[in-house]
Amino acid sequence: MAPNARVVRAFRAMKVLGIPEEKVKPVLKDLVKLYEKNWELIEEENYRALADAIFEQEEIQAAEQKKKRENTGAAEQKKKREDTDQREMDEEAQVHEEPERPLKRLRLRSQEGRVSPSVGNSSSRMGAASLRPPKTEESELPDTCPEQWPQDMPESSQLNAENIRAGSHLLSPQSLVRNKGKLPVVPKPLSVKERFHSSQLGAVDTTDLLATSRTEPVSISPPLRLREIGKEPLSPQFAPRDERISGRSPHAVHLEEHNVEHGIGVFPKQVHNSNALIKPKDEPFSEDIPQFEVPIAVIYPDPLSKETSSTVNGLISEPDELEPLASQLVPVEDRNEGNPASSSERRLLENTVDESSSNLEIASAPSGEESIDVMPAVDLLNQCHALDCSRDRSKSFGSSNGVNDFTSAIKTVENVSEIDKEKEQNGLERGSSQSLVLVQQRQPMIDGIRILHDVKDIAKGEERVGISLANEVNDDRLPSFHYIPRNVTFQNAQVTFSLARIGEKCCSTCFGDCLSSPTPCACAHDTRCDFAYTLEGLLKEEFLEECISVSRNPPKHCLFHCKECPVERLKNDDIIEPCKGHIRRKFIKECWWKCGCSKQCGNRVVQRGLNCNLQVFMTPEGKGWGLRSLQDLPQGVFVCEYIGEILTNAELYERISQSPNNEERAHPVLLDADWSSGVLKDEEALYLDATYFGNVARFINHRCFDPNLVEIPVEVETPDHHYYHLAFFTTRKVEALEELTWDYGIDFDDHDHPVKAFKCLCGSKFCRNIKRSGRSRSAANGI
Ligand SMILES: C[S@@+](CC[C@H](N)C(=O)[O-])C[C@H]1O[C@@H](n2cnc3c(N)ncnc32)[C@H](O)[C@@H]1O
Repeated sequence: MAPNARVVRAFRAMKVLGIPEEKVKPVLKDLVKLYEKNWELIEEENYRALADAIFEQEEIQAAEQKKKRENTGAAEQKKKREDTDQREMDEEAQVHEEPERPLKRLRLRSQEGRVSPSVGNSSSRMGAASLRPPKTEESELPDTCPEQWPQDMPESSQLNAENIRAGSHLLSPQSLVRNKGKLPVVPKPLSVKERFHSSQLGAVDTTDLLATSRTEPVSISPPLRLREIGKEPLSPQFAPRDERISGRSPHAVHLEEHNVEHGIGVFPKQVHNSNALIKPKDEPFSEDIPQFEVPIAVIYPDPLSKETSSTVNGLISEPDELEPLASQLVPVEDRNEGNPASSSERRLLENTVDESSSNLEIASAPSGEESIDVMPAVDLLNQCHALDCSRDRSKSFGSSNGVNDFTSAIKTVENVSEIDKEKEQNGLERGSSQSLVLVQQRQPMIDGIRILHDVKDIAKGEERVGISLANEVNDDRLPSFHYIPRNVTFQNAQVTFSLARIGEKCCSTCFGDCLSSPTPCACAHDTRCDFAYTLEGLLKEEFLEECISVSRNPPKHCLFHCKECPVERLKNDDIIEPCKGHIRRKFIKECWWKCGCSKQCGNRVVQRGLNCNLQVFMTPEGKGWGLRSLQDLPQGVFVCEYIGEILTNAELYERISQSPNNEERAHPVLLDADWSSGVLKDEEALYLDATYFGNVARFINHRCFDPNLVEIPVEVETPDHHYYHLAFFTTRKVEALEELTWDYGIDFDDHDHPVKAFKCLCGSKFCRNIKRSGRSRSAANGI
């Protein structure tokens, strides 16, 4: 009988670590049994569970031998015992002298955040909660070195560097189970949501430390947490808002009472071991190791420009249905005898309020709602300015080494009244000029996880620049969602990056900064052998115009029609409707780790992440939250990427069909920019959904005509065009405080579409949601 390929791969992976087959075999057998043949769990993270189990087995055996020796020792001479001790000490010393041993390295890593499964032994040890290293550590990390990559790892077994980088973002099922309590291990692949929940539950970042230092830890019973995770449905669902607010478990009430009693609102997570924040000295699995399983923007921001996380992280996980508190900016009433302050009367109260009070403190009260901490009443722009004070502005826009630096092209808002005047003169809409205070409000939750958003930075330090929040219109709160800076697969999406596949198109011969090279590298092939970016890091005008034109007027360009459209395939089981067509878009291919160029290469823009001063604000027209820039932006600048969960077509449909009708959704984006490569399997027809996990782009509203942003597909890791990054660039110069918008490409007349269209309030002259004669609609489409 031919050997099982998975077994062979496991042997091979262990061989790389120097573990012979004989040792692997019995442990693997046990593990397969223990995991009920769930190979994914065994293969996860380069067979980490297996390696850990082997190592543990070794330890158990060694301990048993030692015990035997000790038992016989009673009958032996004292001298003999001394000899044994000496020998043991020597052995131990020898082990410590071998920091390079692969197994030891794995072991250290597992000690940091996980404990191996106990194979053939019920005494599994508890590990420290997986911890996120403090941001300061992160900023000290060296650049990625392609030479250090594992070259021959099987796809399914590659190490997930993001796990390691974040220290906790994606916990393995083993670690989750182990970290949450001494419960029987019931291996079950974690959904993205579970993983994130678990990471939030188990993660301890600087915020946690702050929280623990000022509050009494509330221990949350592990079984409860595990039970919740176990019963979580495949597709995350929201309860309707009202239900979410009123539906509270007795446990929640208990916890809340506990906190009220203790005067706290911050729920420290697991009892954690602060030692775990210290990285083992010889820890080789640093942030530099590429991650392959989760499609993230892989080049982290320049260490120099990386910010430390905000004083109080706005995201707090809570396993119970406690009513959370959200921090938001709401209009100050009665500050001016009941009247909102006019722009001329705007008062800047920074001087009158102690600076320290701007640190968000969270508390709860029996009423569940309480004004906690008053932030200096600030003008929005001043708030932005204050936000920026601690940051080096010169590092915003462009890389820290000066490459792509177009700071000079941007007029940063410094003077509020100047901007106000300007806007008034231009007749441009601007937010009301009320003074603002920061209060705590009730906030809905996602499946028992409460999420607080820090008004000073809703990205909770995950981006290079903070993203503030302002509401000058009403007292609505920000929807509950997890801020993530990079895409993450929900479950079945096929987005694994194998080095072999990437190798074909990557340019290993390029060097330094590809943009300054006389001959464009292979990455420029997608853009007709000319890079899409200028030396200043902006999009070249010609390329930008083409992209705008494709977006605005698809019929003029080639629409691609699938033979069997995955989107239509799901709509109806019996008859598959013909494909409605997909816009074949222009792609940008950025250089990446596998290229020969440097991290500072100018053909790496989107992967460096967000760099503009953005603010989420409440739109006055009734569109809900929106996004605006707090500074003038030039044409062709990268603003942000659309980040969310990567779902297959089927997963999205299932999610939508199971979600309540009144649920507020972020607009899901279909990654169909190049479906011309043949019939797509469902795992290749992908969507980005930012409803539960997303970044700032989830707040960008739709505009039917002449939006100031255009979405452009950007390939970073894979060349296959099934999965790509969706990046927003400015279509023209954007003024500070102007709302950022893009055209969702909605067909307002498609009533079969699973995502129901909203009533458009874009206000554009050519709004597609307004019934008009065929002639004027053609005019709107530019036909
Ligand atoms: C991606 S979200 C944008 C952020 C959203 N406004 C919010 O408050 O979270 C998409 C949703 O925003 C609203 N929206 C976006 N553009 C709109 C427009 N032009 N008119 C009315 N509502 C709009 C719709 O409810 C839509 O489903």
